[in-house]
Parts: sequence; structure tokens; C-alpha cells
Amino acid sequence: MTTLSRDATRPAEATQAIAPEPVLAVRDVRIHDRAGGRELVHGVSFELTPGKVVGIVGESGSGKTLTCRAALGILPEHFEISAGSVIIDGTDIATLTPQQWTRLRGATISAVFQDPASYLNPSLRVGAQIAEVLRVKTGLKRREARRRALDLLEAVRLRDPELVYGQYTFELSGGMLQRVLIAAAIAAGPRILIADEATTALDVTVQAEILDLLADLRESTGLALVVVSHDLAVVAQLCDEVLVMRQGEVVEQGPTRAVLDTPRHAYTRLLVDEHESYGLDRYLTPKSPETPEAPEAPKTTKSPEATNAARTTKTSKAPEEEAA
Ligand SMILES: Nc1ncnc2c1ncn2[C@@H]1O[C@H](COP(=O)(O)OP(=O)(O)OP(=O)(O)O)[C@@H](O)[C@H]1O
Repeated sequence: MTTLSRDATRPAEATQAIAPEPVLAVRDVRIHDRAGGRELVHGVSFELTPGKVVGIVGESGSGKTLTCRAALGILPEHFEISAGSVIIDGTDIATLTPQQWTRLRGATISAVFQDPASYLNPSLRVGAQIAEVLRVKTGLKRREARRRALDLLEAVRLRDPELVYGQYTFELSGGMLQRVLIAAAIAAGPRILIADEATTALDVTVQAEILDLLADLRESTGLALVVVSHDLAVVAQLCDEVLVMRQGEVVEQGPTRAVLDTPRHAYTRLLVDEHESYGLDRYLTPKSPETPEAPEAPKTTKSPEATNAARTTKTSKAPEEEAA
């Protein structure tokens, strides 16, 4: 596992002065299933500073979602963080009361998952649901919340925000719903957004647009992202650092380019080989020496196997629901 080395010759204060504080620090987290009497995640560590994107990839059941849920404080019943710590904006989540969690979710840490329709109320207009998040989380009055919700619909690049505001979930496509959910997730200005397979169910073009949107939000607001995906191309496009998980273990971790260009673990090599036939190489190797950091404009590619494996049923509540 790669850790950042610190120059021992420099005074600690100088090092701290240039290193931004992490907004999320996951330190050697282990997750235990009390009902099953077994450990499912065997030590995950990473740090997110503002504007940084960390990707988690790995096969189905490897512990990606449990890791995210641990960071969001929404592990399923009977599951617990049995060792390690999660620090959000300087606070160890083990010390949080339910009221403090309610304040934190949405306002500091937020999430979007696959299957956006299941996180929105089908009997309410989508705009009103975003406005409600704003009223609850930021205390805006009705009229101002509506105005801000319209701004958010525009920010997630939905055309005709006024029209979309008044629509119901059944009237919107999967890509539009995912944008609505992203708008709701960023409504209260969180510093961290967890996107767990958020683009997996979308077709390739829409997926690319949503990834662009997340990259823009990161750029414009300094949003820090955790991106969970089966798709290495998604990770290659968006992430600074990647963790490769298998059976609850992080088998490889490091800067995305280094891990995907020269994978050291056999499992990472297997993932890269599987994806190469779908065009992953386009994201990894610059085409010309003049553009070393700018590979060709990415079009996301998705392996059918990866997509199918990702279609798991999630039954836990969305953090927004919990927070409401
Ligand atoms: N609610 C639950 N009850 C019992 N076991 C669970 C539950 N949620 C997850 N697990 C188990 O924990 C392990 C890790 O699951 P997790 O959902 O984190 O995997 P994942 O990598 O996110 O997979 P996927 O990509 O398919 O969503 C798996 O063995 C899974 O069966």
C-alpha cells in the first residue's frame, strides 16, 4: 500500500503549512458483521483533501459500498467499524451523536448512489424535493429555496430548469434523475461527495456527461470526491488516487496513472487487461509528447461484465433520507 512519504529534513510546521487538511480521513478501517460473525473489510485507508478524487474499484462484494457506508455512518444493522477511524472535517465519527450526524450529512458529506429513482419520492415534484433539502439543511425560506433549487438544476446542466422543477420522477430519464439527485446531494454545499456506482446504470454518453459534471464541480467548488466504480475507465478519467479492493482487502493503492499504467498486483493487472479490450489504454497513455497530461477527450467505456456485476440491490436508506 502506498503512503505519502514526508521529507524528514523539513520542520513539521513547514510541512503542515503546505499540506491541506484532509476533509475525510479513513484510517485502517475494518468492518465486522456481528450477525455473520466475520470481518468483511480488512483495513482501508485513504485521505481526501479539497478537490481531490479517490476511486475505489474491485469486484462485486469486495467491500466498496460498505467502506462508503461506514464513512457516511449508514452501515447496515449488525455491521460495525471494529477497528480504525473515520475523521470528517477533523471530527472522529465515533464521537458523533445522531443529531450531529444529521447536521453533518448533506452539509459536509453527501452521497449519490446507483438507481436514483429509488432515492426520490415519486409523488413529489423533483424541484420541491431539492427545495426541501435546502429548507431543512440551510434554513432558506420557501421562495429563496425554490430559486436556489432552480440554480442547482441549471448547475447540473439540466435544460429548462423551470420545467424540470415541476416534473415527477416518472417523467425524467435515468440521466436526468441522476442529475437531480446530484443537485439534491450538493444543495447544502457539502465538502465531500461519495458517488457509489452513480453512473453505472447510465448509457455511455450520459455517463460521460455526468462524469464531466462531477469534474466541473470539483474544479469550481473544491468538492472532494470518492468515486466507486467497477469501471476502470471511470476511475482513469476522474480519480487522482485509486484503491483496488478484493475480498475486503485493499490489494493495491496509489496515484491512478501509476496503478493503471504499471499495476503491481496480479488482480489489478487482470482488471486492466479485462478493460483494455474496451479502450482503457486511451485514458492511460498520452498520444503525443506535447500533451503529456492531456489524453484524448475521454469517452467512457463500460465492460458488460462490470455493468452486470454492478446491478446489485441496495436496500439501505439514502443519507439524505436519514438526514431528513
Ligand atoms: N446488508 C448486508 N447483509 C449482509 N451482508 C452484506 C450486506 N451488505 C454487504 N454485505 C456483504 O459484505 C460484503 C461487501 O459488500 P459490499 O456491498 O461492500 O461490496 P461491493 O464491493 O460494494 O459490491 P458491489 O459492487 O456488488 O456493490 C459482501 O460479502 C456482501 O455480501
